[in-house]
Amino acid sequence: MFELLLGVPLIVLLCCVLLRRLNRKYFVLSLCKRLQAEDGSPLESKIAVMPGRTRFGNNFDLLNFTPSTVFNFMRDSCANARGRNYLWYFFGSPMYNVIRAEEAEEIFQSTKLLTKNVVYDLLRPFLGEGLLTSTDQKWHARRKALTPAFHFNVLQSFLAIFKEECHKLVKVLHESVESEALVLNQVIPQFTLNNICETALGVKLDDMAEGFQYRESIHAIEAVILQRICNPFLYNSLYFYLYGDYRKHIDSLKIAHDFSSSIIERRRRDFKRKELGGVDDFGKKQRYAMLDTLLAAEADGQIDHQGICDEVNTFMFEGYDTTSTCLIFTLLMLALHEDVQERCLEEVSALPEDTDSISVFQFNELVFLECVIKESLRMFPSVPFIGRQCTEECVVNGLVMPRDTHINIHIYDIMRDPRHFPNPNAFQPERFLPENTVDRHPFAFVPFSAGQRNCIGQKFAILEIKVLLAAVLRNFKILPVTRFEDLTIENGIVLRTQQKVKVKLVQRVG
Ligand code: HEM
Repeated sequence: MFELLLGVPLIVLLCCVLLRRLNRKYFVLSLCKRLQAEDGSPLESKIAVMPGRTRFGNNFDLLNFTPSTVFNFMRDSCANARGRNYLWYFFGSPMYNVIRAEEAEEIFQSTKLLTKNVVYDLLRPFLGEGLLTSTDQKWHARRKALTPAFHFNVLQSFLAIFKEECHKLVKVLHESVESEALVLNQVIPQFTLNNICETALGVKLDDMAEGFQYRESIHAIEAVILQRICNPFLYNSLYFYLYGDYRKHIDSLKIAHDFSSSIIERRRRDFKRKELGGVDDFGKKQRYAMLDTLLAAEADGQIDHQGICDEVNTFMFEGYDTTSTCLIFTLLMLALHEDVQERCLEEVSALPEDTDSISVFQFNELVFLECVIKESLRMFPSVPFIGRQCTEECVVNGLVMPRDTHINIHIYDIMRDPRHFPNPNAFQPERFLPENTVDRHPFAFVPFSAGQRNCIGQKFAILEIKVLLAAVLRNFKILPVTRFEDLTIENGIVLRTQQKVKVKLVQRVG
């Protein structure tokens, strides 16, 4: 009896001591290894370690969130970190959050940190192992094969497509002049989806019976991915199967995948018959599409049918919402800043009258318009954060990161850092005039990411955006309807607003 009375407290004491020791290296209640400073100093002297809401690290901080609360949570974390990068212990892994350009640089430049983190797993059912989600050899080979699809000459051929879609949209906008307000979210996404569909797949979505269903399926896929982003329990496939919109997701994926797969099959038949450059089903001359680069790679044995599907779906996904988000925010900013709008109008008025004759070079020369687009991307980056993962223990920013540590680079916060962009919440396109960028940190402005895994479509996107903005500015004066204070920003797959963005267009005369 005496032994028992003495033994039990001793064992408890021993367990407590062991647990304390273990807890120094491992965050026991969050089931993960801790980060350590490489030089042995306390971690808190290097970065901010965010206390969780419970004793289980930050595991339960993000439960039942909505897209807007996810956005606010990230901004609050950034504010609480007081200008330092910060750490969460989150569902079995440390999650290192970078909000400073200086440390982001090392990650962007690293040739080892190329693997994407857990958030991208949610995209895999849609995108498979496409350029955005793949890693290692597969990514290297695909990136190399696809780079020519974004060559300057190819962009030149896409310009005609952008202009055609632009004419169509401007017609619709003329009809809106009579109305009280134009809802940008109702017209801009259709423009960018049509553009990416024709440039990537070589088909005109508006001419296709399945076009509407495809568009709807893309929206439905996004909605489910968003649902999962907002509840980390739904990252787990079984939990998602049991409690998420699993069935709906599978149905929408099937529609989107069948659509792209059938177009690929059709184009492959033409490709094999060497009929590219001939006429399509509607009797029109076939133009180059990015898909052709993939079919040529298939003929060389570099990629299979599934690989082509994954890449095409990735282009559709990456090239659609990102660009429309940027266009919507830029048009809103132009409406809210009349002086900026007038300066842009002055610049685009110097372009030739005949829109069809404007070249890529001439669009490139719209320097101030580009400053406006950049400033809009700085304040409202379509992709507010990106993720990486350590596939083995590594040292990053002087921190020893255990295997599977997640890294989030918060592009949004980096580009609102007052050290690099004084008065960061003010819309000031002049910041991007060449003379004002000389001393800026090279990684302070990164809306397209940077380093090896930067956006392959950035020139494509800027050209597409410029073509539409120039046409809108030449035809209409844009007046504000939505005030900035009316908007709630959300962290969806891309940055967006909870409310629809409205402007009023007034036809320009002369
Ligand atoms: C304003 C428009 C756009 C923005 C802000 C944007 C931003 C980005 C960012 C931040 C990344 C890095 C993602 C990451 O590391 O997780 C990325 C990657 C990518 N983007 Fe874009 N993007 C835009 C338009 C486009 C367009 C139009 C296309 C295709 C036509 C495209 C295709 C891609 C692809 C394929 C990747 C993956 C590249 C790789 O990992 O090698 N993007 N984009």
